[in-house]
Amino acid sequence: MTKANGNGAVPVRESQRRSMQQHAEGPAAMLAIGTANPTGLVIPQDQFADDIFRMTKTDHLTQLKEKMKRICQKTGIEKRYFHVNEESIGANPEFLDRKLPSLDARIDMVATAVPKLAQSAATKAIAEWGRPATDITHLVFSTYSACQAPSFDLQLATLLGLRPTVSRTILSLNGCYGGGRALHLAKQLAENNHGARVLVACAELTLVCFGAPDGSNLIGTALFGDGAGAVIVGAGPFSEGERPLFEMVSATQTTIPRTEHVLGMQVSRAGVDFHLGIQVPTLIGQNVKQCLIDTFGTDAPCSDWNDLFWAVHPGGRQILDNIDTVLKLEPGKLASSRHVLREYGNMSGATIVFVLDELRRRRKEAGGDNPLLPEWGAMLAFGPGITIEAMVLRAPPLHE
Ligand SMILES: CCCCCCCCCCCCCCCCCC(=O)SCCNC(=O)CCNC(=O)[C@H](O)C(C)(C)COP(=O)(O)OP(=O)(O)OC[C@H]1O[C@@H](n2cnc3c(N)ncnc32)[C@H](O)[C@@H]1OP(=O)(O)O
Repeated sequence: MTKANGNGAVPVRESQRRSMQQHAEGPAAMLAIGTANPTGLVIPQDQFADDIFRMTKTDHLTQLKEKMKRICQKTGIEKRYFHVNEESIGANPEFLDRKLPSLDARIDMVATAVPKLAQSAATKAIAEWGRPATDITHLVFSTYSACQAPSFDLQLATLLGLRPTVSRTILSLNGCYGGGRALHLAKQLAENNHGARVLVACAELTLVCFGAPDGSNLIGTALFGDGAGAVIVGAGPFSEGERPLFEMVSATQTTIPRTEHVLGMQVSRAGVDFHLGIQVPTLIGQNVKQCLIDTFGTDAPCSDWNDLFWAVHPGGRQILDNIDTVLKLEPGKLASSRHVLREYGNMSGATIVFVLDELRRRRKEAGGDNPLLPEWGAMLAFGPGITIEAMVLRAPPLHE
């Protein structure tokens, strides 16, 4: 028990003191970013309908193929990267028939491919960070491919040579908000553990969802691609050489009520089934402003959202268009998101890391200290729930 001392003050318990010292100085920040894509197969979007119907032996479904062509033209995507290729599809004919069990074969393939892709992205982030991988204290791994334990987080820790004491968390099936959720969690871990350095890794392979085109999967098949992103997150004090790219000032998670049925994923004997409701872009457009007001609080720049820089998950072209409209954004405000959508498609949870990487590249090109560049920004990611992860960002001037 702790007793009052002579002058009436209550001494702090040793455990309390330790816990108080555990808090970091200032908000967490992203310190380095890395991305990677599989090198096996790159499909230009204007060729995608022909390729996918040929590869899945469904060329006879002419109406469906025409619809796929119409959708592909409207996606704002130019190309996508995939781990699967004609050979691996040919070797696993059960992938093309949802009535046949194929989960085991898919799990076998992602078991090595997902951690390897995450390793490529993480190695780049660690190299940019400049400190040894053994200085990483926490790992948060997000993916929709995890169906095993121990899982990809342990495999990645081993591949990177992290310490056995690294504190691991795996986030599964968070879909497109997985990257936002992992960054939000990393912020809380870094701010509440003095000296913590958190590796966020997101790796997504469509292999677990992939199937022959049918009436229910056309939109997903036209939009999604494979990729991995990694971010090192830490809070002050910063060591020499560490430089905050984006401070993570505040964050919220919002679930749009009664939308559970609109967007979802489910593990089945035939892999991971997914459902993307036609209302998704409208629902996100209707709810995004309130969500931002809640995240910014009294600092919300309600009069003009153009005062901010933007890192928005490009879930689909229509989602970006609706956000542009409701927030009255000037052309170019979502340029980093549209660039990533164009070059890679929707890589689910990993996509937001690509957007952040592109954003910092563009800001650097424009001259990091350019006073015309907004200092404050917003990050948004959406996924099943419908869940919206939002974060207020600050890009510190280079000389700070
Ligand atoms: C080797 C290759 C391997 C490939 C593998 C690929 C595997 C897939 C893997 C999937 C992974 C799934 C992960 C799921 C994760 C959760 C997703 C998220 O969290 S978050 C975010 C998820 N992202 C989204 O939710 C996508 C947001 N949507 C969009 O951005 C746009 O709607 C658009 C770009 C798709 C079309 O542009 P838009 O201006 O709307 O153009 P139009 O109005 O002209 O429509 C064209 C045609 O499309 C129709 N149609 C439209 N929507 C739907 C639908 N949902 N439903 C059905 N149909 C739909 C529409 O009726 C029309 O048909 P028709 O009259 O011609 O017959």
